[in-house]
Amino acid sequence: MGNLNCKENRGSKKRKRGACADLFSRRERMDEEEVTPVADINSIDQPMETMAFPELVAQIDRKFNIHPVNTMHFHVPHGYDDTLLEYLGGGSYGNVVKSRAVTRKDGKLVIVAIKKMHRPFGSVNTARRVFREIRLLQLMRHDNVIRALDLYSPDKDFSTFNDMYVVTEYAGHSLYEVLKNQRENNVIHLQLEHVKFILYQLLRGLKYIHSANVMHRDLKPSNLSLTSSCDLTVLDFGLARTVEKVPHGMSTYVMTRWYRSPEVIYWKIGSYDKQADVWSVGCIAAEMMINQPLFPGESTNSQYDMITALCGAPDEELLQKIEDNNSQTIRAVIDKISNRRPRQNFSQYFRNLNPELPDDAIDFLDKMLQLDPERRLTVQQALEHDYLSSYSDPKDEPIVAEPYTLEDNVEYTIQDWKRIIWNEIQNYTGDDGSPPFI
Ligand SMILES: Nc1ncnc2c1ncn2[C@@H]1O[C@H](COP(=O)(O)OP(=O)(O)OP(=O)(O)O)[C@@H](O)[C@H]1O
Repeated sequence: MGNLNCKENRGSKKRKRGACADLFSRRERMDEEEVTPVADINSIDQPMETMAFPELVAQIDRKFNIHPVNTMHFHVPHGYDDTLLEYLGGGSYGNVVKSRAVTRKDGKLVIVAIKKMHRPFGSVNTARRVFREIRLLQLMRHDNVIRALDLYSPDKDFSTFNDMYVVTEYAGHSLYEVLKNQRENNVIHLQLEHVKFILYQLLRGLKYIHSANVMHRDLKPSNLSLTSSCDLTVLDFGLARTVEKVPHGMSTYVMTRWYRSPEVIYWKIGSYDKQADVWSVGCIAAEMMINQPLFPGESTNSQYDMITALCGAPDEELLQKIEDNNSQTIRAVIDKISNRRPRQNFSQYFRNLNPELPDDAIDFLDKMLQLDPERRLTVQQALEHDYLSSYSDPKDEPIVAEPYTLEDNVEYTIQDWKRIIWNEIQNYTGDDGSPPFI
């Protein structure tokens, strides 16, 4: 691994950069890190203590520049540098551009991702999802978890309220892009040491998320971002409780099914929801280790077929739990379609695909990819596994002081949610890391 020392990086957003610097090409790194002085914040190179921002205004009094981006209009608040907007992508719930701003406390230049929510009040489910996202983005405070830097609407009163934006720190390239680039160009950006460091950070972030009583439920490579120094941020957390519709024409790759646990897709088992996230981490781990998706099912049936081909059919103990939590009929169906397949030898299977994999990595996969959520490693056990021992440090794996209660399962109407979200935006004042409201 040469002088690669991912451990140097662990644990702080002020981590040393460049320890894993060969993760992306020089051109890509420049894209992420090199910033030219900002046009409309013209004293950017002065220490910020000497810069006097105008007094901060209330949300309602903020002003915006409007920019055409693709076929949309993006409102960028005054106080941001909007000279170089770059479209990052769009999903089912929003479109995101990259921009720049300075923090109000120390004038540090930050690269930000501005997300314009797509039809935030199109349905009760979407409005609830938006509420969850903006609440969680304000609550979460962890190096490996994305957080809100700003929240705004250009609409001036509730009666015209329709558009809203969420700003987060730009967190780098998505793991999806990195893996796609590896496969398409036949290059390896992620060495096994990078993979280990990525998994450690993912589990470290997940430990925090789970401690807040939040389940991510949509962990997949496109929801994980990596900087060139290999710092990982979990994006889009806690959003997958609603049923997701995948728009027509979207690539099957981004469909979440590939990372979904068997108990989420096929059977429910008690209150082991958090374990579904562990399954997703297992799938992501395997994908990085073998440089191809582990269970790329094109339908629910083929997904199950792939899972049981590797992990075997549920044994008697699991079948009994399935029956207890569901019904005898479900048990019979599961038993029939699982075809009593044996679990494969993980060493043989994975070494065939990557002969370099060490024993502890394979044992890690074996324990993460257990069909029975109660026999799967918990996040804490995963962090303690030998495979991650070079990074694990329980004193530096923080959890929340108190679990969150979101009160998001109340039966509100769209109009109710709209009012709640409007108030949430009007009451949002930002913090030291936010750009100034001017
Ligand atoms: N803070 C960020 N830093 C870097 N990239 C980001 C950030 N936030 C979003 N992106 C990127 O912007 C694109 C679209 O964002 P996002 O996935 O949040 O939209 P979405 O509608 O919620 O997507 P999905 O349909 O997967 O839920 C993605 O490529 C994502 O990686």
